[in-house]
Amino acid sequence: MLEIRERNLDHSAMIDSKKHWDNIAKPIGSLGVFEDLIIKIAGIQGSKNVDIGKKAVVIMCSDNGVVKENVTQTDSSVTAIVTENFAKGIASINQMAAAAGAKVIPVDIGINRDLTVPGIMNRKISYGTGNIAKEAAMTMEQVLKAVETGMEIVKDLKDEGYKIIGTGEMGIGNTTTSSAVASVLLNLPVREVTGKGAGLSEVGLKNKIRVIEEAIRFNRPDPGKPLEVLAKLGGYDIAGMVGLYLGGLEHSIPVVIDGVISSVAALLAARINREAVNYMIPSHMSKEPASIKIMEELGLTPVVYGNLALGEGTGAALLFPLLDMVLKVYHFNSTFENINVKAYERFDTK
Ligand SMILES: O=C(O)c1ccc[n+]([C@@H]2O[C@H](COP(=O)([O-])O)[C@@H](O)[C@H]2O)c1
Ligand SMILES: Cc1cc2nc[nH]c2cc1C
Repeated sequence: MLEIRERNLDHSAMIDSKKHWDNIAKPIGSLGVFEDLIIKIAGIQGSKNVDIGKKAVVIMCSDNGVVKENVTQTDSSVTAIVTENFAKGIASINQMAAAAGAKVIPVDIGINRDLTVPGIMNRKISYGTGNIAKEAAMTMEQVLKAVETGMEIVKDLKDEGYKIIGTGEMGIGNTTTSSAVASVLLNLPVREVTGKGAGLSEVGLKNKIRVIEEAIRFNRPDPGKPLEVLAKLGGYDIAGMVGLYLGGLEHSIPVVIDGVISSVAALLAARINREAVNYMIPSHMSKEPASIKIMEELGLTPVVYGNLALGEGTGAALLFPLLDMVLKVYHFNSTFENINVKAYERFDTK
C-alpha cells in the first residue's frame, strides 16, 4: 500500500486558467494568492472550468493516551462528547460548514469508548493510542490501517461527486502528539513548536514540553522515516488525515489543510510523497507555533491569519466561501473584450 500512481498537475489546464484570469477586466493578478489557488485547483481537476460545488469536511476523531500526563486542560471524555455533537449538528464546525454549504463527516477512527449517536462513520481501529511518554502510540499495522481509511474515504467521496474536501480532527491531546511529530520532522527544539493547545497555563505548557521531550527520548524515531515517526509519536487522527492528503493525490481531489494538527499530517504526507503538496490547499495559519514552520517547509501560503486554534475543520470551512466568492469573479466577471478595453496597448510606447 501507499503505492500511488504517478500523478502530475494538468499544466495546460493551469495555463488556460491563468489566461482566463488575465482576460478578466481587473488589474492583472489583483486577486493575489486566490488566483493562484484557483489555478492550482484547475491543475488538480484537469480543466480551467473549476468546480468546487460539492464540498465536505472529514473530521478524524480519536483519543490520545498521552492525556494521562496532564498535558491538556480537559480530560479525554471531551473527544467523544464533541464527536457526538458533530453528529447532532451542534458543534462549531456544523455552524460554519452550514454557512459554507459543506457536508460534515465525523469519523470515529480511534475514540476510547463506543459512541451512541447515529451519523458517525465507525472506522475505529482501537480504543485510543498508547501513551507516547512511555510507549509507541500505534503499531505500524494500525498506522497503515488509519492511512488507508483516509484514502478510502476520499475515493468514496470522489465517487459521490464531491469536488473539494476539508480536513478536520477532534482529539484531546493531539497538539501534544502533533508537536512531537513536528519537532522530530523539522529537527527543531520541542519548545519552538509547542503551544498551549486547547488552553494551558504557563506551568502546564512547561510540563507539556517536558512530556514531549520525554516521548521523543523514549521512542527515538528515525526522522527520515515518516511512518515510523507517525507510529511512535502520532495518533489515529493525524494518520487518518495523512490518508486524506494521499487520497487527494491518488484521486485528483483538492484537500484543504486546517490547523496545526492537520498541518502536521500534511507535512507527514509530503515526506511520504512530495507530490501530495500539489493537491493541498492551505487555508489559515494556526496560532500554534509549529504551523508557520510547516507552511514554510511545504511552500504554501495560507490566506487567513486569524490566530484560530479550534480544529474540527473550521479553518478549512472558512476558506470555502472565500473560494466561492473569488470563483464568481472567475466565472462571471466582464472581460477586457466585453468592456472594449485593450489592456496591453496602454503600455505601448510607439
Ligand atoms: O487546529 C488547531 O490549530 C488547534 C489548535 C489547538 C487546539 N485544537 C483543538 O483542540 C484539541 C487539542 O488540544 P489539546 O490541548 O487537547 O492538545 C483538538 O481537539 C483540536 O481540534 C486545534
Ligand atoms: C469543547 C471543545 C471543543 C473542541 N473542538 C476541537 N477541540 C476542542 C476542545 C474542546 C475542549
